Amino acid sequence: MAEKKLGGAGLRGQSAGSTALCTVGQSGTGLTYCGYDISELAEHATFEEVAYLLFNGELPDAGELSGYKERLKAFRGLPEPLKICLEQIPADAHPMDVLRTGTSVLGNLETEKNFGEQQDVADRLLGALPSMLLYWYHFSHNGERIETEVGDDSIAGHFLTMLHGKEPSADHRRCLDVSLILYAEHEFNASTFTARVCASTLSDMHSCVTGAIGSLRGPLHGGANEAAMDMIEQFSSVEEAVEGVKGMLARKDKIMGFGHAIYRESDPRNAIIKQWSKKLGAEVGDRVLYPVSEAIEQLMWDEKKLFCNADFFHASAYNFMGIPTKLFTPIFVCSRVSGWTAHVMEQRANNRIIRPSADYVGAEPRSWIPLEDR
Ligand SMILES: CC(=O)SCCNC(=O)CCNC(=O)[C@H](O)C(C)(C)COP(=O)(O)OP(=O)(O)OC[C@H]1O[C@@H](n2cnc3c(N)ncnc32)[C@H](O)[C@@H]1OP(=O)(O)O
Ligand SMILES: O=C([O-])CC(=O)C(=O)O
Repeated sequence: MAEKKLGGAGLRGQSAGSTALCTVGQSGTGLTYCGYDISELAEHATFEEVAYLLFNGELPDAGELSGYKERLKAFRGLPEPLKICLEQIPADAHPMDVLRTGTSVLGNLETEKNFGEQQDVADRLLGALPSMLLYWYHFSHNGERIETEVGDDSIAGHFLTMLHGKEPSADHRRCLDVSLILYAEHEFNASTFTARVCASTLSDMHSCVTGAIGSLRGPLHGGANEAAMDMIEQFSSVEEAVEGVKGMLARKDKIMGFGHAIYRESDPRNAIIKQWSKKLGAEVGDRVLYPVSEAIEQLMWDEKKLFCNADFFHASAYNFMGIPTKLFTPIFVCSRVSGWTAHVMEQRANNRIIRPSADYVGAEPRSWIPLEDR
């Protein structure tokens, strides 16, 4: 019997195709969308502008942007049969599973009949995913059937208005808008690659996005923002956090929200969301979450030379906006659906079925053994 060495090196360092959408870590730390640096986008753009950029390769002018925002706004309503399905899902379901199911149901009700409809499907998902999530959330938790066609013309404002039942503060709206920009796109990460593999079979857009949601759900990928929150909130002081994380490292536990498959020195999204976390923490008079998070960041660097990825300071920033931890990774979906669908369109535009090979490490060729002789 050959020695079994299953699994693999995670395709690290191998190019699996080309993209015009994004560069990650090309000079060690950088991140660009269609040539624009993430720090400039996070400072000046809105999420809708970034989504438009990903779909069109160019920033919109003022007229194009207001037209695009109106278009997305028109996609916030949910069809009755989808609401009925969402009402069947219990409160203790994971909201990522709700979005996976909701996307799939929408694929039955509003099937993509041909690839000429792909932009409509992408925009419909951008408009409807926050509605699905919060319709289910309020119905399952309070029995309330919320109105989903509410809020200003931004996805960030729409989300926070549905969540809290009132217009958000300017800072909260902008922080979530920046967060959606940071999460929008990241080259051939696991969930986007899932979407592209599915697209390469010429499958429909809803199937590609449903698969991508399943892939993002895991704690080694998008699920890390809520896993980081679960860890951080165990500690009530910096001293407790330092002791606790040292213990976790001694037990060789993974510390969620740290490390990255591509970046080697830092994740450029971290400094941006960290600043927002600090600002929102100060506004609510926080004396624990932010200092504890910063202490863990320092400790991880001192002990392991591991840096925070995009997810770590998202945890405290979202918490300061009153967002329940279970909704953290679903917000990532509401943003990354822009990158996923842009990648599906790019894959379709120059497609060849994605089908790598495996190194066989199983048994040598052998003869069939009849059942009675085994
Ligand atoms: C938006 C996003 O998806 S960002 C990623 C979110 N995921 C997380 O935060 C989960 C925690 N992090 C991890 O599990 C990993 O860092 C990943 C999955 C992101 C990247 O995995 P890899 O590419 O395999 O990491 P890498 O090769 O850099 O690991 C190097 C070493 O550091 C260790 N390491 C990496 N991250 C961590 C961590 N967060 N905590 C503890 N040790 C870690 C690895 O175990 C490995 O140790 P080894 O050589 O003894 O096996
Ligand atoms: O690129 C990756 O592997 C994970 C990541 O940071 C992302 O998808 O945003």
